[in-house]
Order: sequence, then C-alpha cells, then structure tokens
Amino acid sequence: MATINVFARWRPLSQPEAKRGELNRKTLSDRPPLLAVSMQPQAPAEGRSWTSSPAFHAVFEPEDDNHKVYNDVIAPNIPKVLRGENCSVFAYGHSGSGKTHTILGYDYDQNSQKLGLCLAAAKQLFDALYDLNEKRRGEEELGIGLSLFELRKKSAFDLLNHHNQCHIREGPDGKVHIRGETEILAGGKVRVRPIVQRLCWTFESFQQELVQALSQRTTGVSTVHDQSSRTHAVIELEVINQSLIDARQALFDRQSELVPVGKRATDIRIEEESKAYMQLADGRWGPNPDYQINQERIDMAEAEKAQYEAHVTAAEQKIEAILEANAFPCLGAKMVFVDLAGAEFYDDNGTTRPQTTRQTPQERQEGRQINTDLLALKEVMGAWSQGQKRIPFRSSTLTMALREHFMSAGKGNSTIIVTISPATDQYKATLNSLKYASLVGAARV
Ligand SMILES: Nc1ncnc2c1ncn2[C@@H]1O[C@H](COP(=O)(O)OP(=O)(O)OP(=O)(O)O)[C@@H](O)[C@H]1O
Repeated sequence: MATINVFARWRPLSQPEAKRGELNRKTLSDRPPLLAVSMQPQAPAEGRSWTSSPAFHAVFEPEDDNHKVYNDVIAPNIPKVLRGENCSVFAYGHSGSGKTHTILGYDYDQNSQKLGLCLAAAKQLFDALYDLNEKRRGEEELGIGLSLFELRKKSAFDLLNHHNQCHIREGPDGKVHIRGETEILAGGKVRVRPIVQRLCWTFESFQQELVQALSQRTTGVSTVHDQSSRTHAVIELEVINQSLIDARQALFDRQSELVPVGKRATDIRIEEESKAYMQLADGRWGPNPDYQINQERIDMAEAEKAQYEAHVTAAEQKIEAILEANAFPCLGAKMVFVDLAGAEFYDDNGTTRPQTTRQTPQERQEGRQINTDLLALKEVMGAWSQGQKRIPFRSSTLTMALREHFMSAGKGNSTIIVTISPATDQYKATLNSLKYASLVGAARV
C-alpha cells in the first residue's frame, strides 16, 4: 500500500487576529504514533468543539519554524530519493494559513531558518550529489532539473518559460503530457514543446531560477487576503545527468519527426478510402466501381510511419537503458512540491464570509474551481493510499497533472502538510482543513 504521511502546522496569529482572539486547542496522543487535534472556538456562537481522528504524524506549533518542519518532515526523505524513490509534498489549507510560507518561504537566504521546504530540500540534495560526484569522479556529473508550473482552471502555465500556457492531455500511451504551443518547422516537422526543465548544477543557480520564476506567480483576492496564490504551484526536482537530458532531447526530436509522417499516412488512407466511395443516384453512399484503392500507396506510407515509430521506440529504450545502467540509483528520482491554491470557505448556504466583499465574481468562480480541484485530490489520495485499481485522476486538471507522481510513487511516498490558523474567527475554515486532512490520514489506516 502507498504511504501518505499527514502533518498539521499551526501558524502564528497576526496582530489583528491576536486582538480578536485565539481558539482553544490541544494535541492528543491517545493512539500513538498518530496524533489527534482537538479545538474549540472562544465564543460558542462560532461553532462547537471538535476532535479529529488520530491522523497526524506530528503537529507543529506556531513557534516551530520552517527549519524544524524541514528536519522532521522532509529530511528523512532525502536518503530515499538518493536510493531512487520519488517523494511528493503537498501543502493544503485555507487561504492565508501558511502554505506558501511552508513550501516556498518568503525568505530565500540559504542560511535562514525560514527557508521554504523546497529550497531546503534542494540544498540538502545538492550537498549529497556533490559528495556522490566527488566519490565517483569518472562518472557523469549529477545535477538537478527544475520544472515549475502553475495550474489554473484547465491549463498549466510554465513559470520557467514566460508564463506560457500549456495543455494537459492524456496520450495514447495513457501517460499525461503537459505541452505548450504547437510549432510548425521547416519540412513539415511539428514540435510541441514540453514544460521547460532547467538544468542546475549548483544550489545557487537553482535558487536563482526558482526565485525569478516565482515572481511570475499569479496572485489575487481570496476570502482572507489580497495577495493570495490563486493557482496550484507545482515544483519538480529531478536528479539528472547530461546523457539523460540528451537522450530526452533525442526522443523529443524523433517524436517531432514522426508527427508529419504519421499524418501523411493517415491522410493517404483517408484519401484512398474516400475515392473508393461515391454518392449514388438515390443520395446514399456506396462503392465507386471506377476506383480501385491504391493499396500499395497506403502500405508505403504505413511502412514509412512504422520506420519513424521504431526510431521513437529506440529513443525511449535508450532513456530506459541510461536509467538502468547508471551507477547511481537516484538518477531520474523526483521530489515534487505542491503549493495548493487556498481552499475557500463558504457558508452552508454557499455564500462567502463577510470579508469576501472585495472578491470579483470571477475570483469567486475561481474559488469554487479551486475547491473542486481539492476535492478531486482528496478522492485520488484516498483511492491511491488504499491501493484501489481505479483511481479517479481524470476528475480534475490538478489530479491529471499529478498522475505521474502518484503512479510512480509506488516506490515512494507522499506527504501532506495541512496549514491552519489558530485565529478564533477562522475556526470554521480551520475545521474544514483539519477534516480534509484527517480524512486523507484516516484513509491510510
Ligand atoms: N508558520 C508561519 N510562521 C510565520 N509566518 C507565517 C507562517 N505561516 C504563514 N505565515 C505568514 O502569514 C501570511 C500568509 O501566509 P501564506 O502566504 O503562506 O498563506 P497561503 O496559505 O499560501 O495563502 P494563499 O492560499 O491565500 O496564497 C504570510 O505573511 C506568511 O509569512
């Protein structure tokens, strides 16, 4: 069974929140090793007391900084990545509860205790790769490939490529591809660029790429604050070497060459078959006695297509061979960090809370879309952690885009950190987030 580790993180109160009051809360350890959270708002009018199921591996307090969270949650995964396992980390919580603070951080100084989990992981991975590169000097150098995109409505936007809009499609191979605009090149070649992956050989270059790309992230007005991330940000770190990158480029070239050849074969078949039919006097369609299908022409086009398909297969096999032959099992291993867009909290009658008046109708619509995505993610996590055969990946763009991580995480694990606010006036939103996380946690046990 796949593993999902669930953590909760209380953030500190802001000054205005502190004036309005803090809810009463406790961490319960009646069923170790998992913890439960119990809480109660200050005023009974704000809601009843509630206790979660034992679902949390740890509960972080407001005074715990990113460094502490990193050491307890992410650091144990680094040796697994070095063994070739994948690992994904999601931050879930209502708007303003601290997801971006946790995953990306707002202080990018590499010695800061506030460094976000993603940068802290990259730092530790680069240190480990440096040691490996030193130990095996004859081998190709290992580095980290960085991809960074945000998901909004039905599209992905590549933050390493001028916020280019990309489409998320399932290919005939069942794999999900995130691809940009189609470019038509000389000789009828067609190229559809995948999401950009920047090759970084040092932590400093990685940090520079990431920080620059993050400045392009979309923010907007949420129910809680007006600098809210209105998209899900997905940051992928992959252990790479130059041969792997070259082999992937070669595959991409062979796929581009196949597109016009495949299209020509299809066009020829359609042309031949349509010439062999004609409209009869009564208006119906029937065989054309004056035309004999040119089977040789179709076969030649199909043979050419098969030849190009074989080039693609050979390029795919080369990638597999590079991964298998490498002295380091970590080549190709991935860490994925997802800063989910803030869940919006709506009252039972479907309206937002009073402070939402600044949201435009479009922002409210986006808020609802975000909630739909998050619900789909919960369903996928539940099905995945229970080892179900049918996992409902197709139910949202978010789950489609993350499909590969869940599929390949059979040999890895997933972590969800639910970020929560102790402000008494955010009780209902906090309750919602904890219920979500404890359902994911409970699905696992
Ligand atoms: N654990 C924490 N320690 C210190 N400050 C925090 C913490 N968590 C959040 N904050 C601060 O609270 C504010 C809101 O946090 P953040 O932007 O991370 O929220 P968010 O959950 O990403 O919101 P949204 O989903 O709307 O983008 C920021 O100023 C952030 O620095």
